[in-house]
Amino acid sequence: STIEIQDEPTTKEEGKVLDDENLKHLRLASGIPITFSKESAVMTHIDSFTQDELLEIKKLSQWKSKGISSVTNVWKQDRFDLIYANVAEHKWIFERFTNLCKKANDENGWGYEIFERPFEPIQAVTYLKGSFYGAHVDVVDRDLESRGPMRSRVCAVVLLVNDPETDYEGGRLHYYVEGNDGKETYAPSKAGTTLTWKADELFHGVTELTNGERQVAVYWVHGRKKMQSEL
Ligand SMILES: O=C(O)CCC(=O)C(=O)O
Ligand SMILES: [Fe+2]
Repeated sequence: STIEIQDEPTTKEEGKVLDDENLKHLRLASGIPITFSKESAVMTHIDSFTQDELLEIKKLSQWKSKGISSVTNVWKQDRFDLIYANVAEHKWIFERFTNLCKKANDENGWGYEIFERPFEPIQAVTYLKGSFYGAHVDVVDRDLESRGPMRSRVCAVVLLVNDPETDYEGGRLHYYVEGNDGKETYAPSKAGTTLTWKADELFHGVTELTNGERQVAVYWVHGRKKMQSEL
């Protein structure tokens, strides 16, 4: 099924209160019911970047003032996306992210052929107070159709850049795996943690940010599902 993204900006009011009722509504709004993945569909890498590296990433990104687009729809509100295009300058970050995906792919038997070269920029994203991201899967049919069967997003990468302990409240990344009584699982909330997951499978979201600003780097590694005969 295809997720219909509503590009028209909605008013702030529409997604403001993220209580249980509202959350249910948001899930339904995606048009597809939440499904639960195997736990191996996601891998957490704690302390994947040193403090110095995180500072470097923060410095490069100039997160705050340069938000070039506010992407607003029924699942996400007031995320200011800042897109990096300079692959050469930030090569080490791309490489690190790709390696984390390779590790997750190998250790969890995802069975993808991982492409090393970047196909997308890294997104430096700042969530402001009131922002959230309703449950979704990163790959939709439309992406698959436009890119063809030989390549698609296979591994999603999210790095927590600033410190959840001191810089913001709420804004918890969570996902849906089997064996948690049908509830969401919360990712560790620590700067320097990177999460990698199967981009075409794992439902995940971000709870409402109730205070401060949340900075993450988001990236997708592309690849190809191996044929049955190649496994
Ligand atoms: O902000 C996050 O932690 C997750 C972002 C995300 O899921 C996405 O950009 O698709
Ligand atoms: Fe996502």
